[in-house]
Amino acid sequence: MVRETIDRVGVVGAGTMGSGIAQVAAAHDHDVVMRDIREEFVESGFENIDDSLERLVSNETLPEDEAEGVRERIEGTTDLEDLANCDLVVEAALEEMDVKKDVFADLEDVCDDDILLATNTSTLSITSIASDLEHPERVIGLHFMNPVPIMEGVEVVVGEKTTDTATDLAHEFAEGLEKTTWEADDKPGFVTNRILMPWINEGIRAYDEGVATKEDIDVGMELGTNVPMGPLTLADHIGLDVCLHASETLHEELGDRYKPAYLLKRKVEAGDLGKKTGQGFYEYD
Ligand SMILES: NC(=O)c1ccc[n+]([C@@H]2O[C@H](COP(=O)([O-])OP(=O)(O)OC[C@H]3O[C@@H](n4cnc5c(N)ncnc54)[C@H](O)[C@@H]3O)[C@@H](O)[C@H]2O)c1
Repeated sequence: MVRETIDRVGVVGAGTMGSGIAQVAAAHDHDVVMRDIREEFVESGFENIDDSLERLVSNETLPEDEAEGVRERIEGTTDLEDLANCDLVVEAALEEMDVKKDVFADLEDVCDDDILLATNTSTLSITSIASDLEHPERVIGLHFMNPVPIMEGVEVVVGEKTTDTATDLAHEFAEGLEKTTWEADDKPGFVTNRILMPWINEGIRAYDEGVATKEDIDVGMELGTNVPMGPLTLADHIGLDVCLHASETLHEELGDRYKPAYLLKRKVEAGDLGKKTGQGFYEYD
């Protein structure tokens, strides 16, 4: 059985995704505990939240007093024990199996046995993450999209041992955050990254092989298939290192049709990681 009333939400990791999840949960009246391993990472999570709230206030999406309320509902910590009285915890730490396994082992130690434990993993197996736990039946994937406050979708990923009650609760929680959910089995890349990563890699290969200029590849896909961004622009937004890491995981699990594009590897080796470094396939200010 999983506890159905979710008031207090724990978030593990105060990075891009963790801070976004904390913000959205607090914006929907949850008390939130956001935990990272070092104080400066917690601070940087709060900076992300402040920037995002400021943008929402300045474009009149959110009244100022509500933004203050959101901020007040989020408590930052480096202390694992502070997650003890949460009714649900979402893990958004690094995309490394060992890190996630350690985090879930810690959560099993400090949290109550009947709360839902979710991971925001992009590509790793929910079943593997939960495999050493006493209660793998309450572990689920809640795959939020970046940026969390803006993107409407959440992918619910069901592990081998995840119960129907846990799955229903995960949908209900995400829908309570005004997100729209869909469900995927615990197969590599789930729905989104399984389809997105080969699309991005093919865009990069098409550019590398001289099919068209990068601008024409992007505009061709935007206007030709009605997507908001072409593959090269989207890869720059996601981060080329993140795309490479996801592609490598899928390649390992699913074989050669997921082989990362040569130019993607070269760009990452050169440190051109996309928007976040100012240089990817395009240049950014
Ligand atoms: N960035 C994206 O576009 C995106 C989209 C969907 C899902 N994801 C997934 O979300 C997760 C987080 O990604 P991110 O982009 O926010 O990463 P990030 O690097 O921005 O943040 C990760 C944070 O986790 C912290 N951390 C590491 N170990 C920890 C531990 N044991 N306890 C608490 N905190 C710990 C790090 O200090 C860091 O602040 C990953 O699994 C990633 O695959 C990312």
